[in-house]
Amino acid sequence: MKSSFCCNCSGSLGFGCLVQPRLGSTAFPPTKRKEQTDPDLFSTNSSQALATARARPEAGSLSRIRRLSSSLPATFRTCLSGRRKHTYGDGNHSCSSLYMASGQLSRAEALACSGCRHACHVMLYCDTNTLLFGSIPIRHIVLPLLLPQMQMRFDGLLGFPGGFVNLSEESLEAGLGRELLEELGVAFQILEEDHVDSCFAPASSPASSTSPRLITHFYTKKMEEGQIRAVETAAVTTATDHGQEVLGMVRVPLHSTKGGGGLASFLSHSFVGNARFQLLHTLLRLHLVAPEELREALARSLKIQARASEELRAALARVEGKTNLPHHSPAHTG
Ligand SMILES: O=c1[nH]cnc2c1ncn2[C@H]1C[C@H](O)[C@@H](COP(=O)(O)OP(=O)(O)O)O1
Repeated sequence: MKSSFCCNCSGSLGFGCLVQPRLGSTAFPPTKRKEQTDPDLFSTNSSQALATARARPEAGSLSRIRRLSSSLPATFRTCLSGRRKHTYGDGNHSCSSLYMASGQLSRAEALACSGCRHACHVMLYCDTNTLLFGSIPIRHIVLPLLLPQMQMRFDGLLGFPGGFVNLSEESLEAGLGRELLEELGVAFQILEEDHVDSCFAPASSPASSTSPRLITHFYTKKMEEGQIRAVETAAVTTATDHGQEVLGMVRVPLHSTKGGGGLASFLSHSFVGNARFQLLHTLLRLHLVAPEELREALARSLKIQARASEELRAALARVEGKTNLPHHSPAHTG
């Protein structure tokens, strides 16, 4: 049976997606990044950013400062020496934690790692004043909504659009543009200034079990609401990867519902590699969600996951019970 999954407004996965009309392919020119960030604090030069963070702590979050303080140089030395046996990527040495991302590299350091594989992904987003459920005043939903985009991948995990880049043939940004055309059906020009960070992928990343090590480069691109809507349409019509590598685009719900849905439910799903941390970090960095809101959403998310674990255990027990039934044994079928 073919089923169509989508992410509903409470952030949970459910059935019943809209079918979008067919449109021609679209091309989006580069945009200058104008984000509410401190340019020094988010410099691609880690030591400069750390110095700024220490000198002006009010300019950035404590987590950012802690993150920058972690053991970057040792990690770089290990990588740049080209040794195959390494310790990063084990959870403590990859960008898999907001507070302990010692696997973070500057763009230049990442590019200097000739033995590494590289993958680039982007978060597209826009502001919107659209009300959830049209005109119905739902007081417990935080508005305005913002619409960051992610996608449901072929492996059932949530991730950002993008993919592997071959640096011997293309730049990071050209490779990302190529991947976006395949996955979204839209020609984008991603610029170096859209680059946010580069990290060693966690050991749990699909491509990390094999050498060489994977570095993931993350970008953000702010668009107009109409452009995002056009991307959503092209992604299910002109994109060659639709239904294959990409099962559908999803909007990230940034609101919270009274029952604890919205962002909390969304965050409790399964993400590829360090995509969840890329999302969390970006939501804070761009001030799309207040730190306190994010803390609450994460705490709720943990409760949702605990409930889901119980449900899965119960489902597994039921399925295991059923598979022992005689009519499932080949000897009794036919
Ligand atoms: O969204 C992501 N954030 C961080 N890392 C990611 C994300 N999506 C994938 N990955 C990692 C894990 C994958 O093995 C590699 C390559 O990405 P992918 O999109 O699967 O590459 P292709 O489309 O197959 O080129 O990056």
